[in-house]
Amino acid sequence: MSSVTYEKVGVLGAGAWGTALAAAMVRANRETLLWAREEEVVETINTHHENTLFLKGVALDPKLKATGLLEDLSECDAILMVSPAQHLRSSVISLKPYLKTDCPLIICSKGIEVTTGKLMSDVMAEVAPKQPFAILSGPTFAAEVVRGQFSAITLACEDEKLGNDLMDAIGTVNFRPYLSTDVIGSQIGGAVKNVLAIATGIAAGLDMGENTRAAVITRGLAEMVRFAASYGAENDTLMGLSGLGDLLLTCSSTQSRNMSLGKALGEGQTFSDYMADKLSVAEGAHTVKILHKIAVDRKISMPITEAVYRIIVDGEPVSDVFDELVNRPFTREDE
Ligand SMILES: NC(=O)C1=CN([C@@H]2O[C@H](COP(=O)(O)OP(=O)(O)OC[C@H]3O[C@@H](n4cnc5c(N)ncnc54)[C@H](O)[C@@H]3O)[C@@H](O)[C@H]2O)C=CC1
Ligand SMILES: O=C(CO)COP(=O)(O)O
Repeated sequence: MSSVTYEKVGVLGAGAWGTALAAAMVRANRETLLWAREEEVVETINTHHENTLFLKGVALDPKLKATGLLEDLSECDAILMVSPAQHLRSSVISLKPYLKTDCPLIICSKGIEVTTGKLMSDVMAEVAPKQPFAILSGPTFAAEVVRGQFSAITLACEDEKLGNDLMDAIGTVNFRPYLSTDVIGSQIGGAVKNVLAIATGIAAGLDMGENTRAAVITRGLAEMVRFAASYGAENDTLMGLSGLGDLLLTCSSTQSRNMSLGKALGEGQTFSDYMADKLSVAEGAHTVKILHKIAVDRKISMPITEAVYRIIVDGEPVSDVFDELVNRPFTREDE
């Protein structure tokens, strides 16, 4: 069977990640068009080859073009969807009238829809049930991908032939996709790790040390695995790039917006003060609202997630919540 080439690629959403992915698509020799919500972003990319709002100071390839018109994406052979998770639904609905029926959407948002508890694949099934789609997720800070530094990433697609064609279209030596068919598992890692990165950041802000960070990552991984199992996800997926890989990255660096948010909370700032002047999204602060609820409904033990929920949603003092977290009764490691 001949493979499809996907020459023209669109990217919807020109935050840090959408911009970095668009740069990666240009490097993969795709004819790339980046759709931005903000006029300033369209303008500065097209005239100065820089995204001054979301990736300031990084020179973009002049071949990368931006637009503010969704209809300009109508000729695309594949489109990467890079809006924040809470806006994926409205983005797909707005784009739908301009989509070719066989144009695959590659979902790059990491999170769970707060109002419905749905994964991004469930949102797709509801709003564009006939559109082919894949999930792209893994340990990839935008600032490194945009500079062309080596990164590996999971591309998950139920249709293996489509997944292979998409890998060939978007992959390069320094942007290396690995194929998976576990669409569910590959979304859960990316959504849950953002909440755990907030927890790791809080521990760092409280000056709890490196042993604590390793403990939060490892016990957090146990929460992620239990949560994923309740969706029938494959354990190997959680041990791969989109699970453990992204958890390690995001919990290891203040390049992470989620970890930075946690660190600020640990150092005593309030959530609203910290977020007040931020344009960028800290997905974990949204996801935690619904993640905790689903965990309670499904009776899944997720104490670190619960701690983040109590701090961000209930506004409880960080030190009280973390004291309680570490003072729980001793238990088995496999529980
Ligand atoms: N930045 C990164 O390194 C990575 C980000 N991601 C994921 O990509 C997704 C997008 O994140 P970033 O590009 O980093 O965003 P960002 O934080 O850099 O920028 C915010 C984005 O939100 C958009 N936005 C704001 N209000 C909106 C609305 N009402 N409707 C639709 N869009 C709206 C802005 O246009 C902008 O694209 C998130 O789910 C994130 O978890 C995934 C991998 C890496
Ligand atoms: O998802 C990411 C890296 O893989 C980016 O993490 P933050 O959203 O916390 O910056």
